[in-house]
Amino acid sequence: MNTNLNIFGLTKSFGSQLALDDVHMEIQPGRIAGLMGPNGAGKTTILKTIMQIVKPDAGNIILNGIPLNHNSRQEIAYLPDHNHLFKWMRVRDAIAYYRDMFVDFDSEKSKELCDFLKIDPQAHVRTLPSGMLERTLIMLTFSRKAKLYLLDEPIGGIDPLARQKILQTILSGMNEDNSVLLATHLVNEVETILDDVFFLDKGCLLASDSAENIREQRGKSIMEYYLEVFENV
Ligand SMILES: Nc1ncnc2c1ncn2[C@@H]1O[C@H](COP(=O)(O)OP(=O)(O)OP(=O)(O)O)[C@@H](O)[C@H]1O
Repeated sequence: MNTNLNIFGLTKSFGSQLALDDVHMEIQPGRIAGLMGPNGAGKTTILKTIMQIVKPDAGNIILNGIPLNHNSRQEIAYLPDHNHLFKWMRVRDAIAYYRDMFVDFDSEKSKELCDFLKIDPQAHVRTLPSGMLERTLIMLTFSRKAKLYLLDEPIGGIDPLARQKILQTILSGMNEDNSVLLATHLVNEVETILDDVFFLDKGCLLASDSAENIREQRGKSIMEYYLEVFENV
């Protein structure tokens, strides 16, 4: 079977701090994978390495069968864990900025998502409450027809309604060719949408499995399996 993303032996240190230690991962098309672990586990470093923001010390990343190169970013929609939009922007300016930046940006989709997520394009980015800002960032991300979506804590610190809307947006953006890697430590909140999980701690991959296996073979919820794995660390 084709894979969207293959990661082999990814290793990264920041000075004496080992952030990633020989991490191997594989994500198939059409799947939503959760990258989970406590603060400092290395989740953001993996996403930044895939985005080529961080240069690994060792390892390879293959996207749709091709090693990462300077064109790869055009196939990846990245939602960082902080607001990267300029404060002076209105939402409509952010939409225009994304349309100019990314050839895969679909303006019709952005309109649909603004309606679905109840986003006002006239609103000023600097005045958006956190739930509305997160909705706006997810709207921009999923208005792109990317092959891979990298989401860093897309539901951190927001209300249940916004969270639900964001999870629905992620699900509705899926097709048989793309995949999602979602980094979070909010295991309970995302478990219903996940197809696969990767558990990371102190830069090491502790366990990985499909949600189906965890439920049917192990007889556990993802949260129960997470607690079992991390209790033994
Ligand atoms: N630019 C950097 N300089 C120095 N150390 C860094 C840098 N980026 C990450 N680290 C360190 O690498 C380790 C992994 O950090 P990372 O941000 O990837 O973890 P995380 O799982 O995303 O954590 P969180 O859930 O808190 O965002 C941590 O020990 C962190 O302090």
